[in-house]
Amino acid sequence: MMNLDATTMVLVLALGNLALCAVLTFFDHGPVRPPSWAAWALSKQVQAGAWTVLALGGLGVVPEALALPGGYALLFAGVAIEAGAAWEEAGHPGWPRPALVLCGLAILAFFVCYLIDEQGLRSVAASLLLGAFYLAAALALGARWREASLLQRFLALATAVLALVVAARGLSVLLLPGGWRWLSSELLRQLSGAALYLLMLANGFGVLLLARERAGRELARLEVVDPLTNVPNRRGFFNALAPWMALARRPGLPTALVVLDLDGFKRVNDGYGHPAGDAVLRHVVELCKRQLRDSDLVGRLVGVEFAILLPRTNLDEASLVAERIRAAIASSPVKSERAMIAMTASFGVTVIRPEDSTVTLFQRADDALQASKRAGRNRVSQAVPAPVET
Ligand SMILES: Nc1nc2c(ncn2[C@@H]2O[C@H](COP(=O)(O)OP(=O)(O)OP(=O)(O)O)[C@@H](O)[C@H]2O)c(=O)[nH]1
Repeated sequence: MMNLDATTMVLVLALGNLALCAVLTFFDHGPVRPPSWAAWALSKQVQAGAWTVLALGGLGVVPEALALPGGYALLFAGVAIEAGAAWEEAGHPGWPRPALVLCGLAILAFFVCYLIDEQGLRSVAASLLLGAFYLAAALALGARWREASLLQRFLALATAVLALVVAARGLSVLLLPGGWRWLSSELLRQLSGAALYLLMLANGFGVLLLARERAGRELARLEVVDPLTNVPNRRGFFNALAPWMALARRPGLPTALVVLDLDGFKRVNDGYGHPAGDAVLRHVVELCKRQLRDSDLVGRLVGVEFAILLPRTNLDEASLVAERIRAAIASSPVKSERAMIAMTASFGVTVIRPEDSTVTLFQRADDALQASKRAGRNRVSQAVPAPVET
C-alpha cells in the first residue's frame, strides 16, 4: 500500500481546502443565496487556514509548538462552523451560540490533552473531537430525511461513515494502541487522513451540487407559484383546474369557479406606494384562504385578479362563499405605515359546464365580474345559468 507521511497528508488537505475556497469565490449561486452560504464559505476558509498552518508546522516553517495548537484550534472552529452551516440549512438559525460553546470546550479539551501528552493523547482528542463535529454535520444533513433528495441522503450517510472512521482512529489509539490483527495503527492513521480528505470533497462539492439542486427546484416552483402571495399563478391554477374540467363531463356534483378583481387598486399604489399595494394583495389572499375549505384553491391570475376553484359546489353555494369573502375584504382594512387602507372587490361566479373550455369558462366568469363592476363594484354576480335541457 502507498504510504503517505503525516506532513504530505496535511499538505494535501491544505491545498485541497485552498482550491475549494478558490472554487467558492467564483461559484455563481444565482439570485437566491442559500441561507447557510456565508457560514459554509467561512468554514471552508477557516479550515483552509488551519490545514495551511499545520502544513507549515510539519514542514518546519513555523515552530511546531505554535503550529499544532494554533492549527488545531482553527480546525475545530472551521469544522464547528461547517456543522453549524448544515444545521442552519436544516432550519435551525440559532446554531452560532451552541457551536461557539462546543468549539470552546473542544479547544480547551484539546489543549489539556496536548499539555499532558503531545503525541498519543493529543491525537486521541483531535480524532474524537473532529469525528464528533462531522457527525453533528451528518445528523443535520439527514435531519429532514423524508424530504431530502437522494444526493442529500447520500451526503448524510457518507459524512456519518467518514466521521466514524476519523473517530475510530482516536478510539484505537486509546483502546488498542498496538492495532488489531491487520488493522495496524499506521493503517488507521492513513484511513483517517483519507477520510478527512473525502469529507472535504464530499461536503465541498456536495454542498455546491445541493445548491444547484435547490436553485432548480426553486425555478420549477416559480413557474407555477406567484412569489408575492405564494399561491398558484395563472399556469399553476390552470394545471389544477384541468382534472376538474374533465370531471365536469361526467354526471355528478358541479365544480364552481369564482373570479375576483380588487376595486380601484390603482389608487392604493398611487396613494400609499407599491409596497403597501403588495401588502394588500397578500392580505386579500389570506382573507380568501380563511373562508375556504382545504379542498378549495385560490390562485392569482394576473395583477389584482384572482380565481377560486370550489370543487363539489353549486352556483348558489359558490355565491355564498364569494359573498363571505366580499364581506371579509370590505370589513378588514389593511394597516400600512401611513393609514388603514380600506379595500373592496368585485366577484363573478359560475360553474363548469360539460362543454366548457377554459376560454368559455373564464369568459363567462369574467362577464359576471364585469357586471359587478358596472353595477357599482363591491358585489357578487352570478353568470347566467346553463339553459335547462328539455
Ligand atoms: N402593488 C402592486 N400593484 C399591482 C400588482 N399587479 C398589478 N398591480 C396594479 O394594480 C392596478 C390594477 O388596476 P386595474 O385592475 O386596471 O384597475 P383598478 O384601479 O383596480 O380599478 P377597477 O378594476 O376598474 O376597479 C394597476 O395599477 C397595477 O399596476 C402587484 O403585484 N403589486
